[in-house]
Amino acid sequence: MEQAVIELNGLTKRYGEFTAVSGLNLSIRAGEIFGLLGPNGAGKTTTILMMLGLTEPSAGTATVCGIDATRNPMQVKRRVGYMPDDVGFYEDRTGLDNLVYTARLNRIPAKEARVRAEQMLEKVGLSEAAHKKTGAYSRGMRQRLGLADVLIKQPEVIILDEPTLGIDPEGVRELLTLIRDLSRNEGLTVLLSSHHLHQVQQICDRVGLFVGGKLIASGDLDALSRELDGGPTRLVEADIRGWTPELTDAIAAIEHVSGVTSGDADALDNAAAGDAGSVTVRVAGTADFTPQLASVIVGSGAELLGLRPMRYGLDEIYHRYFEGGDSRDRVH
Ligand SMILES: Nc1ncnc2c1ncn2[C@@H]1O[C@H](COP(=O)(O)OP(=O)(O)OP(=O)(O)O)[C@@H](O)[C@H]1O
Repeated sequence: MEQAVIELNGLTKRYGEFTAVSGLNLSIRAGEIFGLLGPNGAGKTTTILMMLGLTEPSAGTATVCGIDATRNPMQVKRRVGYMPDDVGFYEDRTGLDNLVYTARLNRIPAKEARVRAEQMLEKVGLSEAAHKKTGAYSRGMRQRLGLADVLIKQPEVIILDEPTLGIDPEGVRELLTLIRDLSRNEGLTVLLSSHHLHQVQQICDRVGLFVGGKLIASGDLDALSRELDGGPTRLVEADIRGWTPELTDAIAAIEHVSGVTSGDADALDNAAAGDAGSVTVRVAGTADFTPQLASVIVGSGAELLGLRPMRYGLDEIYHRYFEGGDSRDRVH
């Protein structure tokens, strides 16, 4: 069993009558990139603030690197780098000066502070902008400097609140790649809050779906997919020439198959009318049914042109959990 670096037990935060975070249990392992995903107001920031000891829980505990964050916030602060969604810098000072200043605040001796600051700038790809005032940095550059700023004290854990907010797509890609490489190369544990599904999907080992102050599901993409209550866990697309409505019935009767759909009603109508074109059907089920599917299609006398396993994306999972079933049939 790998060691848990972040351990939340029954973590709860109430503001008067309102419960912002409710009975949160979560364990994040060393070296893991965990995405806290949820819509605005879900309680992500409140949870992060409790992990850092910056706000006191109403109930439960937040333990980070084995330290109780509420009782020993200063000790946690030494080992955890926190990047808020809007990092503040001294605008009239250079990127390098800002980093040296942070290093000095963290009691790093002057000479070493300068060396480390330069190393960090190199790491986040800002060496060329080292002597530029941060007031002239772009949003993407500021976020990269923010990352350098949390890394300079060599934390074991970094917590990033909406790190990609307001950055253009290329900047997002670069920043996410940087975060992933840092975690992989240096064994950093990363907790990342976001409501951008695709971004989280790109780099996180596991994701927690957070809504209304509750963690309603967590796991890797496959685990979340399996957790979809009553939902299919396997999805296969088949391209068929010579489809008939009877074939759909036969497919639906295969063991473990829970649904057969096609996005193209016209193609189905044409095929039913004897057209030689192909149709694509999407078959969902609760366990592997692919060999039987192939055999039923071929056995019906139709031609099987292609068979592709599909995967539920985080987008679909998110929509199913948060926004109801209207996107249930969408696949990547
Ligand atoms: N100091 C406070 N007093 C009262 N309510 C608060 C306070 N701080 C946060 N809340 C409420 O708690 C809920 C959770 O807020 P939080 O900022 O943690 O959400 P979030 O998931 O981080 O959202 P966002 O993505 O918008 O940052 C919100 O409804 C918010 O209004």
